[in-house]
Amino acid sequence: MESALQGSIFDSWDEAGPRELGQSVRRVPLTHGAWIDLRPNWIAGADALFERLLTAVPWRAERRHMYDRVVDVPRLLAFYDEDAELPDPLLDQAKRALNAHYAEELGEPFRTAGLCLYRDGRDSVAWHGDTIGRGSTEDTMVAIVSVGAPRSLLLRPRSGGSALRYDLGHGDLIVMGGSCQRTWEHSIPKSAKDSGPRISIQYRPRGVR
Ligand SMILES: O=C(O)CCC(=O)C(=O)O
Ligand SMILES: [Fe+2]
Repeated sequence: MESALQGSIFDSWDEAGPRELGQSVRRVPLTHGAWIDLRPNWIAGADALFERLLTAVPWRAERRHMYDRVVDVPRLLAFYDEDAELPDPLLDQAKRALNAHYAEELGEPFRTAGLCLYRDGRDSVAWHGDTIGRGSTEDTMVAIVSVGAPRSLLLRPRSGGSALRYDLGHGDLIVMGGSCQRTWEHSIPKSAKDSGPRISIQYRPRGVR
C-alpha cells in the first residue's frame, strides 16, 4: 500500500532532466541506409525548460537571399558552437545522455547545439537535409529535442516517394541517422491550426550543419 502510493508520487514528481534512453528508443529503418530513432516524452520538466529557453536564449531573426529577394527566415534562431556555454544546464544533461547512448555507434560526440523557435503555426522550415557540412557525404546523426507546442516533422526520400509524418510532442526526442541527411529531406510545414510556440534543440557532431 505504502510503496504503491510512493511509486505514484515519485512518478509524477519525476526529477527534471532526460529520462532513460536504452530500451525506450524505437528505431525505424528508412530506405537508402537512413533511419530515425524515436523516444517520446524523453525530457522530464519540459514545461519549465521551455519557459527558461524562451527568455534565456538570445533569439535572432535572420534574413536570407531567395532568388532576387531578401526574405525573413520564418523562425528565430540561436547557435551554440562546441565551446559555447549552453543556455540551460538541462541541455548539457541531454547532450551527455545522448553521447553516452550514441557515442559508440556514432564514433564521435555530439558537440554543437542549434536552437529554433517557431513562434506560431506560420513559422516553419522548408524541405532540406543538413548538408552544409559533412552530412552531404558521410553518414552522421542529428538529434532533435522538441519542447512546447506539438508540430509535425515530415521526411521524404530524395529519390521520390511520399512523405512520412512524425508528430513531435512536448519533451520528445527524434534522431535522424545513417544517410538520412543526404538521401532524405525533412521539413516542419506551416501548421494550419493556430499553434502555440515550439522550440527545437538540434545536437550535431563537429562539422555537421
Ligand atoms: O525544428 C526542427 O525540429 C527541425 C529543424 C531543422 O531541421 C534544422 O534546423 O535543420
Ligand atoms: Fe534540418
